[in-house]
Amino acid sequence: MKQMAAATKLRRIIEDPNSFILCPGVYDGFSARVALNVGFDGIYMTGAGSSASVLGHADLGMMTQTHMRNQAEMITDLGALPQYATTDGPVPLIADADTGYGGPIMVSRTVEQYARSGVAGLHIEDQVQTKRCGHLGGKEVVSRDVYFSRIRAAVNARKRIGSDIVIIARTDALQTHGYDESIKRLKGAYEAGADVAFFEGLTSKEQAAQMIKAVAPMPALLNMVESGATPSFTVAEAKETGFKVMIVPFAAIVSAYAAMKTGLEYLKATGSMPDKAKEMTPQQLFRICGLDASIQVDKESGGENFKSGVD
Ligand SMILES: C[C@](O)(C(=O)O)[C@H](CC(=O)O)C(=O)O
Repeated sequence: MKQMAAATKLRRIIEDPNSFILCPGVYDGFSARVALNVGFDGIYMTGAGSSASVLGHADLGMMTQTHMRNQAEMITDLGALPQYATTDGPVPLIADADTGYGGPIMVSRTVEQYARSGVAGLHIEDQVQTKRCGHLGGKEVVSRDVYFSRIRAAVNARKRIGSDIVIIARTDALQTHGYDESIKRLKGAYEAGADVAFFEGLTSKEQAAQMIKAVAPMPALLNMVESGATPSFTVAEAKETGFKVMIVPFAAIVSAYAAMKTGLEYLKATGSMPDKAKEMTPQQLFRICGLDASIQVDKESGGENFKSGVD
C-alpha cells in the first residue's frame, strides 16, 4: 500500500473530533531517534532547541530558513524509516517556522520547502523578524495586516503545491496588544485559511479555556513550555480543555542538559565517567541510531561488510 503523506496523517488527526496528538520537542537526529524509539505518534522540531543544538545560541532568530529546513528534513527522514512509520505513513513532524523568515515570498518558499521535506505541519508567527522565544519579555509583533499576509502566503503556497501540510497560525500579540487582539489575529488567520490556532504565552488555564471557545471551530495547539508564561498542563488537562495538539518543546533538551551536565561534572571532578554511563557500550549507543537496520540493508544487498557482526 502506498504510504499516506505525514501531512495528510496529521491533518486527519486534527480533523477527527476524538483525536489528540502529543509531540515532544526534538532538536537533532539523536533526540529525534530517542523520541521515535519511545514511540510517540508525532514529534515537534523546536526552533529554540535547534538553535541551541546547531548554533549553541539562544532562541533569538539566529537560525536561518536553510538551517531550519535542513534540520527538519533530517528529522522527517528518520520518522519515515520503516521501523517508525505505520501503514498509514511516517511519524508526523510539526516544525517551528518562526516568522516564515521574511516577507510573503519567503514565507511561501518556507512552506513549499518544508512540505517537500516531508514536514507535516508548521507554525508561522507574528513577531518581528528579530524575534525571540515567545516566553521572553519585550516581544514586538508586526501589524495585523502584515501577519495576515504571512498567513495568506503560507496558505497559497500549500494550495499551489497541492500539499496537506498543516498551517498553524501563532500569535505572540498577548504581551503588547492583549487578549482581544490576539483572538482577532487567530480568527483572521483562520479566515485566511490557517488550520490550527497557536496562542503563544497563555497565562492561565481559564484564559486557555476562554481562547478555545473564542477561536472555535478552529482547533488549537498548546505550547507546554514548563516554567514559561503558561501554567503546567498534563495531557489529560490539555484534552479536557479542548486542545487538539500539545507540543512540549523542551521535553528532550532539558532532560539531555541535566544528564549531560551531571556526567561531565562527574568526569571533571573524578577523571572518570559515572558508572551508569560507563555501562553503555558503543554498540548500544549505535543501536539507538538504527545500527541493526543499517546492517540489514547491507546484508539484503549481498554486502558482506558486517558478516562477522559488530559485537
Ligand atoms: C515553541 C518555541 O518556538 C520553540 O522554539 O520550541 C519556543 C519555545 C521556547 O523557547 O520557550 C517559543 O515558545 O517561542
